[in-house]
Formats: sequence, C-alpha cells, structure tokens
Amino acid sequence: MSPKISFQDVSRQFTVGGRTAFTALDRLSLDIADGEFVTVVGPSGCGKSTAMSIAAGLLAPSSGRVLVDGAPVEGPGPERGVIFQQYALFPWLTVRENVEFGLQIAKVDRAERRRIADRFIALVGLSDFADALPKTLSGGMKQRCAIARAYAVNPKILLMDEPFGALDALTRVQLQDQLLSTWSQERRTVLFITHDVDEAVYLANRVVVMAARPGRLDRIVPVDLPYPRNEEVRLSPAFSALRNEVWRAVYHPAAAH
Ligand SMILES: Nc1ncnc2c1ncn2[C@@H]1O[C@H](COP(=O)(O)OP(=O)(O)OP(=O)(O)O)[C@@H](O)[C@H]1O
Repeated sequence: MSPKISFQDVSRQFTVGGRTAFTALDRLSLDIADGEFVTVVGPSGCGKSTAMSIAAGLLAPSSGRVLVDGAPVEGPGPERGVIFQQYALFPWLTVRENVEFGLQIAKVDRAERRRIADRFIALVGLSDFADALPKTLSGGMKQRCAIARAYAVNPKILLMDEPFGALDALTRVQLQDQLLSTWSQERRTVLFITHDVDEAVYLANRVVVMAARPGRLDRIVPVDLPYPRNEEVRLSPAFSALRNEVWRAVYHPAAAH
C-alpha cells in the first residue's frame, strides 16, 4: 500500500544574519502508513518542528518534497489538521463554537455542525463545558477542546507539535490515554512531536529518533506493544526496555550505534 505521508529527501536551510545558510533538516526520508501513529523525539533544534511545518504546508522545503496520498504538499489543506502546544482557541467563542468553527468555514449546515461538534466534545470528555469560554478552562481542557476542533473537520492526518508540552504530568498522562482512545475509535494517521521519551513510546507504532547539527533522522524504533495501551503496558518490562532504548538513542546517540 502506498504511504499516507512520504517525506522524500527533504532538506531545509535557513539563512542567519542574511548570509550563512545552515541546515535545519538534512535529507529526511520517511514513509508513514495510513492509520499509523508515529512519534518524533530528539534534542532541541534537531528539526522536528521544521519537518512538521513542511508536512503541514506552512514552510517550503529547500529541496526534496512531502507527498500526501501521492500528491506533493504545496500549502495547508483540510485533510491535515495541525495542533500546536499553544491551544490557539478563539477566546471569544465557547467550546462548542470553537469546535464548530472549521465546519462553519466548510459551510456545513447548523444542525449538522452542532451534531458533529457535540460528538467530538463528548469524545474528549468536555460535554459539561460545551458552553464555557476558553478562559474558564484548565490547560488540559483547552487542549482537549483543540483536539476536538481538529477532529471535527475530519482530517485524515493529524500533525501534533508538542501538544501536551505545557501540561502537568498527570493531565498529560490522561490526555495521552484520551488521544489513544479517540484514535482507536476514529483512526487517523498521526505524526506527533514530543520531548518526552515515555510519551513517545506509549503512544506510537514507531518512534522516529532525530539527531541535531544537522537535523536528521537517526533511527526508527518500532514499538511492538499491544493496544489498547494502559497502566499495565506502561509499567511492563517490555515498555521499560523500549523506553531505555529510545532514551539512549536520544541522549547518547554515539554510544547507541
Ligand atoms: N525561521 C527560522 N529561521 C532561522 N532558523 C530557524 C527558523 N526555524 C527554525 N530554525 C532553526 O532550525 C533549527 C531546527 O529548528 P526546529 O524548530 O525545527 O527544531 P526542533 O527540533 O523542533 O526544536 P525544539 O525541540 O527546541 O522545538 C534550529 O536551530 C532553529 O534555530
């Protein structure tokens, strides 16, 4: 089967101070299958966000290309939902209105909008807060609202750049479980950047480890743990072994080879 997302020899240079070009991303090649959950870890500055922005169509590659369903990415598109660390909710809209927003743009009629929004609001556990404004929600609730909003427009691909990075450890674990439960019910292709090695292993079918200077793919660690993932999986020796493998690859890249 052809990949859902295909990074083909993707590089990106930036100019600093108007001249010196430096390579933020060096010849990244990576195929992601339809319905796969891939996480990306690596040291700060290894090009994770650069790769994600190129896949989102928010940044052009200097060379190479990203294909989605075989077609080159040339800008943002409705089949790719993007979720960043900052929740980016509209503060003047309620949770339901935020979730409905993309549907309104897509000219979905009012009753259908409401039905779709309420379904995803329920899926992320926010039904009791559908009429609340973002300022009255906790960080975790805002991020759940952002996830519901991304899901509502039915993107086939979710591009998530450290979506749980600003949250406390407990909320983070809860949202990981919620994301996996949503993903198992509404299967999407997910590309998920994180700094957290445990999070990377817990969520993924495969962990992509990147290295810095220049930003590049270092290795891919397949995660052969069963879904649904739960505390039992999280506390298992198999999980620890994978976490240790990824940890060593990220923090001691030379030793791990
Ligand atoms: N618009 C830009 N102009 C110049 N340099 C940039 C730009 N965007 C990113 N960079 C540089 O490219 C490199 C890769 O950045 P990127 O944000 O992709 O890394 P990252 O792995 O996501 O880092 P972090 O984990 O800290 O978010 C960094 O050295 C960064 O300073």
